[in-house]
Amino acid sequence: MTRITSVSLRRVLDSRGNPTVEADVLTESGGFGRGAAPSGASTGEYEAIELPAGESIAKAREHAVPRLEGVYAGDQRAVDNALRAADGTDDFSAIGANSAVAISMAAAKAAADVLGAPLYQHLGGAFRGENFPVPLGNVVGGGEHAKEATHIQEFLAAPVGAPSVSEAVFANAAVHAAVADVLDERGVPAAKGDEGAWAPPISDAEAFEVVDEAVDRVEDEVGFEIRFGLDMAAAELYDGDREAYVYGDETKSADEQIEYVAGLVDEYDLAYVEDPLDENDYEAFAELTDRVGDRTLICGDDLFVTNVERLRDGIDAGAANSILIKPNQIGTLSDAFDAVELAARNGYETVISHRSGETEDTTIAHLAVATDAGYIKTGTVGGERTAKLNELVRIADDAV
Ligand SMILES: C=C(OP(=O)(O)O)C(=O)O
Ligand SMILES: [Mg+2]
Repeated sequence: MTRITSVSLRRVLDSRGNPTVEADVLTESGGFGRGAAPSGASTGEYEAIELPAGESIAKAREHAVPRLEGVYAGDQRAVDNALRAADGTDDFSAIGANSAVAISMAAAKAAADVLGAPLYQHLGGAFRGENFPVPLGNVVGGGEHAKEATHIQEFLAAPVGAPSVSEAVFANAAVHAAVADVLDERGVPAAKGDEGAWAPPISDAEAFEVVDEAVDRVEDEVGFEIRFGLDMAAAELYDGDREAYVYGDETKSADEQIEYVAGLVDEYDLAYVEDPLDENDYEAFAELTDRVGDRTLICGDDLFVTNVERLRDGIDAGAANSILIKPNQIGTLSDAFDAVELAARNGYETVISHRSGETEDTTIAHLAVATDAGYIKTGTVGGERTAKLNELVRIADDAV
């Protein structure tokens, strides 16, 4: 029933206005699934390769589509193995990870459609129990996502005490609004960055004050614990020639960076710190994890790129205690699941994540619920972000 009869590919817009790949998968019994690839701006050195959308589509039509016809969409590994075989490289550089991930997600949705089940259930969520991921909401940002704003890429609200996913989602939106109030009181104008976070022209030190104040105000209002966290995207700050992290006119050595981040964790009781160090420095990650990993999550994004081999190296080194999962970093849902399972078996927390360039696709909300992830990072406001947040609310309400 889930045998694939057709795969069609097209170029659609992403949230930055760039072309991205959308895939439609049809099965012989009329099942239909649609998936669209997101796209990063602060991409990791070891990510699977995204090709220009038109080129990726042409290559996938030639090499992947003929192999997929006749494969069972309900057998996700068969679909993803066919994609890998069609590509023939480790990093999807032949057909592009953008076409691969769009097809992989569309096939999963087509299979769920045949079964008449919500996607999260088809992906394994029937056993999820009452757990829902905590949404990490980007409220202030800079780095590669907004020029002339903070050096640190993302300041993320973390409503860890929220009694429900819906209250957590609304708390993050309230923190986003409170940040606007605090900035306004300080006379700071702010545009928004690629993910809808405020991108004020202030120092990182002032951004900590602003976010801390906004979180306190909303915490008082809602009556449950809200903390905050960071994505430092430190590979973007690191200058290999100078062997230093560059913050405008200031630089920090790896030891100073570890000291700086450990100090921030304690001063602001940070719940979460993503990519605090360069993507090639497992040793420094291990040292920081050793120092503060008992009281915060140290998460590897560019460090692990959703890749089981890199995660295995990190586990061996004691680097980080959580992993960011971005399906397009690795190219298929099967590969993303393998990374989640390896992480879970080794006590690493999982955080399912959007990209800075996004579409209305809601797959990551289902993936987060299906895999019982502790967290989902998918912005706070803006249609391509609220698409995922509202889907989470619907899943919790059994309304998908
Ligand atoms: C979402 C992120 O940004 P991008 O998609 O630009 O890599 C990130 O770095 O976690
Ligand atoms: Mg990141």
